[in-house]
Amino acid sequence: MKVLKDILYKVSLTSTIGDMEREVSGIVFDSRKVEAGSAFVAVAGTQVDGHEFIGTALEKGASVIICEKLPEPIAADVTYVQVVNSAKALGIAAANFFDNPSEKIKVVAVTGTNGKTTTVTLLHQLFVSMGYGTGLLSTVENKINEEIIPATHTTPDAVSVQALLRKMVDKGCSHCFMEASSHAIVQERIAGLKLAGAVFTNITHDHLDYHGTFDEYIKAKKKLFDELPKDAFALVNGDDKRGAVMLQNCKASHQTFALKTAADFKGKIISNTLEGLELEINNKMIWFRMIGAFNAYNLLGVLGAAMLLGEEEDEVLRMLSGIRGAKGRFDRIAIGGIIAIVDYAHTPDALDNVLKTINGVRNGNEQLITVVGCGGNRDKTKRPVMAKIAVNESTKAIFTSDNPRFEEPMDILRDMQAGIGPSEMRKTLTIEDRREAIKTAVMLCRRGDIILIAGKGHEDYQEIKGVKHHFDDAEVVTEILEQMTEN
Ligand SMILES: CC(=O)N[C@H]1[C@@H](OP(=O)(O)OP(=O)(O)OC[C@H]2O[C@@H](n3ccc(=O)[nH]c3=O)[C@H](O)[C@@H]2O)O[C@H](CO)[C@@H](O)[C@@H]1O[C@H](C)C(=O)N[C@@H](C)C(=O)N[C@H](CCC(=O)O)C(=O)O
Ligand SMILES: Nc1ncnc2c1ncn2[C@@H]1O[C@H](COP(=O)(O)OP(=O)(O)OP(=O)(O)O)[C@@H](O)[C@H]1O
Ligand SMILES: N[C@H](CCC[C@H](N)C(=O)O)C(=O)O
Ligand SMILES: [Mg+2]
Repeated sequence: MKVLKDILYKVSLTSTIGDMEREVSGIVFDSRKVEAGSAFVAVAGTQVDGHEFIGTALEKGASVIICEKLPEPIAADVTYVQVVNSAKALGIAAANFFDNPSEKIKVVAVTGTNGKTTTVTLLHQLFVSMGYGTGLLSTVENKINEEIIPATHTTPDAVSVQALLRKMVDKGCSHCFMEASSHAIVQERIAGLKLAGAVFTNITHDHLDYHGTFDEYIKAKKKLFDELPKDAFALVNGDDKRGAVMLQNCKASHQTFALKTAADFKGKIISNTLEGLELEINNKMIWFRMIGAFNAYNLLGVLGAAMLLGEEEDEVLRMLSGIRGAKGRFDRIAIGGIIAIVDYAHTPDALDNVLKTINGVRNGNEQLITVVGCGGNRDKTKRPVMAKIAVNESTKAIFTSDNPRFEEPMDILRDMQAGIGPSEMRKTLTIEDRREAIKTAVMLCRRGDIILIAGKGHEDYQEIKGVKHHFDDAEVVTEILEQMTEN
């Protein structure tokens, strides 16, 4: 239980009605989860406005309503707190409710279109192996040291973020590495968080369905850097032209990592093969198990963040060279002379990078067959672009379903096909059923060929009309390859 006025510390209030000294049993932003004594925060969303559920929240026993617009009539024996921004108030109040855990643990947030999960996972593994109690908030999973707490979002909601950080502090963690998605930044899921640093990986085409324009998407990422405190670090990819944009008007210490331009943390690729990467960093040659130039960037971001947190370069490089990447990121499955690569590339840039990485290391005689789809109820403009990239960079591209969600799979596939000219159509196949598409790719293979299965990486489900059916690309391709090799 917490006293209401204490949990509102630093929240911008417009007006209050009722007892501010009353005790609150919890902070809730979903009326369906209200319990007796809860403070219900009404947040306007993309589907509905939480203000519509104030009545339901009261029926379920809420004793405090935090909102932007006061309802009429006002109920007796309820405290109403009118705030400037409910979403922000939710984050700050949740932080206060859980005794501001981010003041007791060094939290580093990573943002960017691609590479967030990889970066935070590497940082988590690195700090655990260096002996620190370390937390992780990521797309794949949340973790407190090695304990796994399933993730539902890339960045959890504001209350869960604070509750998870509280658990990390209570379990002795000194560091937490978290992804900050652009949705989370705009929706204030990280309001109230004191960051030790932020990392910007890159920005390319994605999520225009949500942000509307690329400029708005850039602004969303920049907000993370605009709000950093003076004593934090702001580490950005200096080779991405938006890196400098992130640093404009940023109070935190400005830091860069790069392969091409001068930077605080600079690296050079010496060799790049399907086995790993050799990088030159500060006149030292280091071997890493990660593959592709894009991972060189991720590794430099990790090195920079670790050093800015006070770690020694040599120790960090020694530890990093032994670490594998995150699940579903360039996972290699080699059976019967065929190499299947399962990768979470679900944006044009990621797909292009992964395919170019594979093309950079194959000798040209082998075929590269790409199985790819695009998610339903997500940015439609990336569909033709991803299809075109798959065709340009592969011997054959098989278009299939990703997570169709509430869209008709064939509509999504038609959007993809629209990106392909008539003369390139012969390089493509469209097979709606993902298992069949993977099976066809395997059947088209000869020894030495490579199959890229893109888009779903670690996901172990396929979401169709609100139902998640078990589906795991790695499991499916392994099963099919094993069957084929037996026959
Ligand atoms: C588009 C989006 O980001 N939506 C998120 C948002 O929901 P919303 O704004 O649509 O909420 P809404 O349904 O309109 O409801 C508005 C308010 O009314 C409340 N409500 C609603 C119904 C009710 O009966 N009672 C009630 O109180 C809701 O709790 C909410 O507070 O806020 C919710 C609570 O935090 C999130 O769960 C939800 O994520 C949805 C499920 C989602 O799919 N989000 C994806 C797009 C997302 O966030 N992805 C990013 C990663 C993207 C990337 O970089 O790849 C992520 O961080 O995971
Ligand atoms: N630094 C990078 N630059 C470009 N592409 C990358 C980079 N790192 C990883 N990728 C590609 O993007 C895919 C997704 O990587 P990762 O999961 O690390 O990104 P993310 O930013 O967490 O994505 P999400 O927004 O979905 O959480 C990888 O499977 C790989 O294909
Ligand atoms: N965090 C991303 C994941 C996309 C993964 C892809 N498999 C899809 O379903 O589109 C999103 O919600 O847009
Ligand atoms: Mg991620």
